[in-house]
Amino acid sequence: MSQSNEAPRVELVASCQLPTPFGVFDMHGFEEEGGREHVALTLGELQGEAPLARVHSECLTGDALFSLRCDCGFQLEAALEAIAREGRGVLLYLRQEGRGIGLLNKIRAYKLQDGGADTVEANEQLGFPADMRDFRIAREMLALLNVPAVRIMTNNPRKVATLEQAGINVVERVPLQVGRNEYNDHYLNTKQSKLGHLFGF
Ligand SMILES: Nc1nc2c(ncn2[C@@H]2O[C@H](COP(=O)(O)OP(=O)(O)OP(=O)(O)O)[C@@H](O)[C@H]2O)c(=O)[nH]1
Repeated sequence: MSQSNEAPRVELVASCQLPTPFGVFDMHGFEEEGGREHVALTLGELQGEAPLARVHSECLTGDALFSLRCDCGFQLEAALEAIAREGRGVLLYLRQEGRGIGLLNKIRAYKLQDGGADTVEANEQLGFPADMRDFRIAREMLALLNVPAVRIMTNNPRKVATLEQAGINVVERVPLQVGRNEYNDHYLNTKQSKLGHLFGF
């Protein structure tokens, strides 16, 4: 996961309500210097005891198009359900598609995976590192939302370390193990063996 030297500048531009099947969230729109747009969904009181949080990287295929190649859409749904169950929490939806390589390169990577490469090899064959995401934007967004500490829903301990390096106070990692199926089994196994994810399912 990449971290360049300067923290990206981000502005909270507008907020509104977002009714969902899980509950009525507040949606906050952010603009990063350079024009990239991100959103956060929040529910309930976010100060005091650290709330549940999900720092979710964009996956158009999984989040919106029902792809079974990954676990992203299932995690997004489970994260919102968990936040709604607790009555408080925050979801940051970061526009770093394809672990930062972008949608079209992710489609190229999927084509290579159709030919036998795993998710890491495919990125490398395209000339990218396995994971190009930069999570410092998450710190800026949490600061603008006045969220001082979080319980992060993820199966990726390296992501926790990267968020902590970025200055986020992570008081707990909460596993988010959902959505294994016949199409993403190999992908999840590669995440476990090469990217350090922890799965108990
Ligand atoms: N390059 C690439 N990106 C992928 C692939 N499958 C999913 N993604 C992207 O991976 C990102 C999600 O990363 P994950 O590794 O699933 O999750 P994580 O954030 O590291 O860990 P969790 O918090 O446990 O989900 C999203 O940006 C997806 O678009 C793939 O095969 N190749």
